[in-house]
Amino acid sequence: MPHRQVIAIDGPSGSGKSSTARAVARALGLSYLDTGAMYRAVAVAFLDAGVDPSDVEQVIAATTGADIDISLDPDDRWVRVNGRDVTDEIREPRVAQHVSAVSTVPECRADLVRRQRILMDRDPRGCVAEGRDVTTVIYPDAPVRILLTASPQARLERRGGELGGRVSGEQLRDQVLRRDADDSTLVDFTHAADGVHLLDTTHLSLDEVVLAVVALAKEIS
Ligand SMILES: Nc1ncnc2c1ncn2[C@@H]1O[C@H](COP(=O)(O)OP(=O)(O)O)[C@@H](O)[C@H]1O
Ligand SMILES: Nc1ccn([C@H]2C[C@H](O)[C@@H](COP(=O)(O)OP(=O)(O)O)O2)c(=O)n1
Repeated sequence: MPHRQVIAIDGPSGSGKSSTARAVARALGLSYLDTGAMYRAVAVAFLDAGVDPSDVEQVIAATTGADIDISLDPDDRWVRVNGRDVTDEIREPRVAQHVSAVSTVPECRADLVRRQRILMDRDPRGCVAEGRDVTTVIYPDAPVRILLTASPQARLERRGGELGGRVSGEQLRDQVLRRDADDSTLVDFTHAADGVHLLDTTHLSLDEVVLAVVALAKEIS
C-alpha cells in the first residue's frame, strides 16, 4: 500500500490557505481539513448560547462541550456544531469578530488540537490540513510543511474581494490585521519554523501556488 501523504499548511488570514489546501487535496486525492472552521464553529456555539466572549471559563466549557462534525471532502465543505449546520454562518463578520476569544485560550486550543489530530489521521490516503498551528503543533511530523505568506495589502484585497463589499474598510482591517495580531499571541504563523517551507504568494496566482505546493509534495514524498 502506498504511504500516507500529509501536507500541513499555515499562514495569516487571506494568505490563500483554504483555496490552496482544497485544490491540492483534490489534485492529490487526499482529504482536506479546515482547522479554522472548527474555531469558527465553536464561536457560533458560544454566541448561540449567549456566552460573554470575555468569560474565559464559559468559553472553555462551550469549546470542550461542542459537538463538532466537519466534512473532510474538498469538494463538499460543511460543518455542524451541536447538530446544527453552520457552514455559511461561520463566515459571517460577527464570527470573525469573536473567534479570537476561542483561539487565544490555551485550554480551547488543546481541546481542538486533540480532535484535529484524530481527523487528520482518519483517511488512509492522507490529508491536507490548513490553519495557524498545523506545521508547528498539530502535525509537526508532517513530511510536507508550508507557511504561506502575502503582503498585508494583498491579503486585505483578497478578503475584501471575497466579502464583495459586505464590510467597511474598518471592518475588513479588523477581520484581517487585528485578528492576526490577536491570534498570534499564542502561535507564531509569521515566521517559518525549522523545516517549514516559506511560500510568498503576493505576486503568484492561486494556480501558481497550487502547482508549487503539488511540486513540493511530489519532490518530498
Ligand atoms: N494567490 C492568490 N492570488 C489571488 N487571490 C487568491 C490567491 N490565493 C487565494 N486567493 C483568493 O483570496 C481569497 C482568500 O483566500 P483563502 O484561501 O480563503 O485564504 P485564507 O484561508 O488564508 O484566509 C479567496 O477569495 C481566494 O480565492
Ligand atoms: N489552527 C488554527 C486555525 C484557526 N485559528 C483561529 C485563527 C482565526 O482567527 C480563526 C479562523 O481561522 P480561519 O482559518 O477560518 O481564518 P481565515 O480564513 O484565515 O480568515 O481561528 C487558530 O487559532 N488555529
